[in-house]
Amino acid sequence: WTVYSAYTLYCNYLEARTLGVPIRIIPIDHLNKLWLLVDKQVVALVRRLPGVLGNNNFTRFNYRGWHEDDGLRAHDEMGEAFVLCTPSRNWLYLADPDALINMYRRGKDFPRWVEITKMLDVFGGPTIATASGEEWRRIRKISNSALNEQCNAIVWSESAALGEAMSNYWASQGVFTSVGEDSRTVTLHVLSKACFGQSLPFEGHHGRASDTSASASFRFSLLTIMENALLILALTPSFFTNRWLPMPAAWRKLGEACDAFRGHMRQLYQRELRVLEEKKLTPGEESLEKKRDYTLMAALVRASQERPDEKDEEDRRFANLTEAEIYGNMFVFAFAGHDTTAHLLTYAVFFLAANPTIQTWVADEIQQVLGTRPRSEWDYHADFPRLKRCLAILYETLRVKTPVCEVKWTEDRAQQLRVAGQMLTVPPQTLMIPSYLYVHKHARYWGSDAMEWQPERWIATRGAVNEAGGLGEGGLHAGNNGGYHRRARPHVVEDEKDESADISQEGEEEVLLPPPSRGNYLGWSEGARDCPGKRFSHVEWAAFLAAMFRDWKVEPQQLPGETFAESRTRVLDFVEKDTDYGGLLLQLMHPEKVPLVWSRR
Ligand code: HEM
Repeated sequence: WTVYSAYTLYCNYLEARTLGVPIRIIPIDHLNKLWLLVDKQVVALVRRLPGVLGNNNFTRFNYRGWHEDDGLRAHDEMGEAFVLCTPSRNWLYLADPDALINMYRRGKDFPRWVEITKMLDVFGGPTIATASGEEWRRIRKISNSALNEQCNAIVWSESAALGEAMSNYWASQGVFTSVGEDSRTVTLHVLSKACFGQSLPFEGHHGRASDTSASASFRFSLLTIMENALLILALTPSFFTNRWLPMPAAWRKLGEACDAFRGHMRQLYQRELRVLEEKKLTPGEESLEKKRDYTLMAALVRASQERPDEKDEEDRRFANLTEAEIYGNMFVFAFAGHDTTAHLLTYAVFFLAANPTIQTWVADEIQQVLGTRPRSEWDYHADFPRLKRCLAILYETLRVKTPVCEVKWTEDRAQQLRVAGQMLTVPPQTLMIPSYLYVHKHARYWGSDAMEWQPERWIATRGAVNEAGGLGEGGLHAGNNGGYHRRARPHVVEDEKDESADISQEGEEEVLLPPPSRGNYLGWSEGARDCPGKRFSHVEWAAFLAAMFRDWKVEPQQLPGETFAESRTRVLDFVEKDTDYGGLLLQLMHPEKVPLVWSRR
């Protein structure tokens, strides 16, 4: 194995040299399955060795998430492109926003490396996340039409209800430590409603123990599967449902959950078929279809029943999804939309706890838009578009803590790509890695406060935008050192807890600014294969924040003798130190370690 690895490493090195960019050699591929289990522990041990033995390319680059620790250093040292050469493949890291956007737009030349997402097909496939070429275009078209405004309206009301329930729960606790877990619960429940039409009541951390008896319930199966998604992806559901294999009780339960989840999907599928059948038999009548909520499942089943003869030539290619594809895609939607939003929400709660002035700033907007109206009177179409500061918080959190890392590649053909003025010929089979941290956080693009969490940078008044010559690269954008800079930026001073945000331009319409360039903001990806759930996540987020921060506020629980400024620094330090890749996404690993206080505003 060692000789073979040395040989392939040498071959990859020769190929990497043809690129003409700096190369760093590492002995083990980042995605080597065995290495994934022990990489950080081994690297931490080797780092203890003296001198160059403990400080070299291996200890710097050879573990997952190295770039979070390295920050801007690698590209500052090596320029906008460099290669990590491994025995398996060459990884080309790119930090030139123009090259990146060019790469995203040339989806055929630089497709997604689906080898890494293939494991998502555990409940059937191919799925939107794993298919390529014509097959992907067919599934994507159907998915895009399913993720429509009807779906978003449901997301809005369900998220608001769950955000309110979560706030009430935290208030009942006073001091709470369950923000990570509760955020995962609410995002999963929103997906449950939007995908399957199942409205699940919020249950906080302490209410969950009693839940386990209902092992066949939908909530149990969905929750168990999502909590153990990585195990399921690695070993597949059939491993856990195999009765002949000896395994721990918890794994057996996982098998039961997989079976129950499949059973629920089958039931829902059959129900949708019956609804469609009934509609055909009694067209025009008040059908079952009208009596129940829109769901993504129903939309996909409907698409699967489209008759090719009812469509024109162009659409015929796109029609129909098989039953297995529907199950697979439903799982992928639930998987892709769950932890992404949940981890960002957890980050945002911590950032807001450390920034009371921003809380007041966003609460002002929510109060202006929603007044004192009860939640039942909130209106998706009228209220959501006005919650721009809420979205600014999402944009900023996603800028500084980008959870999803994408991998594109050149497949079996060499491709030309201009990077920082130099035309590169990228060899076949090269993996292309966008350096999010660099394009999202470099002062060159985002100003001197690029490293700080400052949601106001995304907001400006309409007047300021007009004055600056419009929105975008030539005019005002989120990198102009703070969009809301036309008033004094809220800042925290020693022991200041709740400085009122000065909305001096109250009444003037605010706009959400674009990033400095499209290649400088890749949180939802770009090009044809960007995130189809982007609008879904916007709506969900705005409703959560509206329900959480109109009437409530969050603070760090202060330690004895600690000033507010000290507790703020402690929280922000914790956020940096506790950030890591747990499983596939960047997240706070132990949010329960820092207690927060939830109280009325
Ligand atoms: C703030 C929350 C979210 C973020 C940051 C996010 C980010 C992303 C990113 C970066 C990708 C591209 C991944 C890749 O190329 O490997 C992606 C793809 C995807 N996302 Fe999201 N996402 C979010 C929410 C959602 C939601 C709520 C849903 C579903 C309702 C969703 C469904 C999907 C799907 C199905 C794909 C695969 C698309 C394809 O391959 O054509 N996402 N997302």
